[in-house]
Amino acid sequence: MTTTAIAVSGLRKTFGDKTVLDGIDFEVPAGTVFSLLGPNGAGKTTTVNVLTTLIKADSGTVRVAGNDVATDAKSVRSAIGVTGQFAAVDELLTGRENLQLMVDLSPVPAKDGKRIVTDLLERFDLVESADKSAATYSGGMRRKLDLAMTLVGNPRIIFLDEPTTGLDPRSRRTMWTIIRELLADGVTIFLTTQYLDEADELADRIAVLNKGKLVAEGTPEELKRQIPGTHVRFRFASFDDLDVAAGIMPESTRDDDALTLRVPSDGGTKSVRALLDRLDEHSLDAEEFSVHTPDLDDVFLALTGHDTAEVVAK
Ligand SMILES: Nc1ncnc2c1ncn2[C@@H]1O[C@H](COP(=O)(O)OP(=O)(O)OP(=O)(O)O)[C@@H](O)[C@H]1O
Repeated sequence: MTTTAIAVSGLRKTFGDKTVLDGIDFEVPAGTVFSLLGPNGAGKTTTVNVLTTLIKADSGTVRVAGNDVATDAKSVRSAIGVTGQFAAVDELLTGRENLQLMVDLSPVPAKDGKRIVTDLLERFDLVESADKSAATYSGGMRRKLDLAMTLVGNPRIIFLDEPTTGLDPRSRRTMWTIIRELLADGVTIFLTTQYLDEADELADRIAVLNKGKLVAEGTPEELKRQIPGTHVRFRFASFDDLDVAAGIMPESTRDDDALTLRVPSDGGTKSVRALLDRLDEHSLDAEEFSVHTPDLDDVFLALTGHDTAEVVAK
């Protein structure tokens, strides 16, 4: 049976006269990863703050783990874990002490505390540095410790606000592995990120926030299908060659300045060969050709590079 971990309906939030969230709706099924994408200042952190009871919405309803954030914030808080952009790690304490502090603050029975701390240090590969002060940790280690601290109370829903911003590629991958392990344990993950590849890699569903509205929502594949598809791009040596090529490929779009031609195609070897044969029949040679598959970057640009109203109207 699928249950809903997070249900948001008509969520609005303004700061002064600035409307940050202008009526957004979405649902997150339990045990899935939902990623909220959006440019800087789009309102991602504001959404996380409302969902995690840190700030109150102006209107709309938000239920997390079946509880209303406005009327039952306490139950919501006991069901969730939050790892923010500004880590909760206390730099003056060691990794072990930071984790123990979380145990002391949580309703976890004291007798289980030591085991939980040891388990988390092992799981996050922090045993060797466990007794060093967190100030000496690298960015990646600090993020891992922050996430480990979040897991002390065994939350079923975890909010990760830009968990890998500023991390090197290797630490990002380690974080992704940890996130996948959490998912395998049945945890629901709400992830905000600026990295489209991260959302592509991890998310079951993605919502794109722009100017206070959700301008798209779907699986990564669904979002990619929304924008012009795969195509082959040819670059020619001269305007004349481009002109002839455009004539024999009427389905193409040309860029006279770049001397390129963009031809819709599934990008498979058969169809690319057929296109090259067509050029060959007219004794035309392309200087260069490449197959281009839309990725989430293209989706993001297409959706947020325009005014929201325009995108929605399409
Ligand atoms: N407490 C506040 N008071 C006034 N304005 C605020 C407050 N919090 C956020 N804002 C404004 O709301 C807008 C959305 O901010 P938010 O932090 O939610 O965006 P974001 O999508 O998380 O951006 P980023 O990717 O930069 O973290 C911004 O214009 C911000 O300046």
